[in-house]
Amino acid sequence: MRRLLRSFSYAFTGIGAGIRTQANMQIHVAAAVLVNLAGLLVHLTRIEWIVIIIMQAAVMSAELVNTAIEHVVDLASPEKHPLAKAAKDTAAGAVLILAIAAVIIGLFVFVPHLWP
Ligand SMILES: Nc1ncnc2c1ncn2[C@@H]1O[C@H](COP(=O)(O)OP(=O)(O)OP(=O)(O)O)[C@@H](O)[C@H]1O
Repeated sequence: MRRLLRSFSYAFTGIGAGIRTQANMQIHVAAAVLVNLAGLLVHLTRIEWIVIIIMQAAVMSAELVNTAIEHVVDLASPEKHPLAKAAKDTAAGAVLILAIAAVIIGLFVFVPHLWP
């Protein structure tokens, strides 16, 4: 049980560090707060909340994995290397794909509430 709590605490430390140090993560968190407030205002349905929460979690999780990859690349290759660039750019691309999908899904969910 204590080991489980300790691993939760490490995970929360990672989330906190991601929010404190990564500007993109701060943008994702701010966007999530605004979207959730808007969701309360327009009374999203249960299924709409499920979709919105999945997308928020996916984007923020991808951002944290991207940050982890950046850290590992900086550790393994502090000097410039084409593979280090490829790893960082590929990880950033994964976040971008999810962020674009989140915006499109957000439009599908919110537009009918705003202009029925
Ligand atoms: N070791 C490296 N070798 C070659 N290119 C690199 C290397 N490190 C970073 N780059 C290139 O520079 C870009 C910016 O790198 P940086 O480490 O600042 O990451 P970032 O994507 O800007 O993330 P953050 O600003 O959150 O740290 C990378 O996306 C990559 O294209």
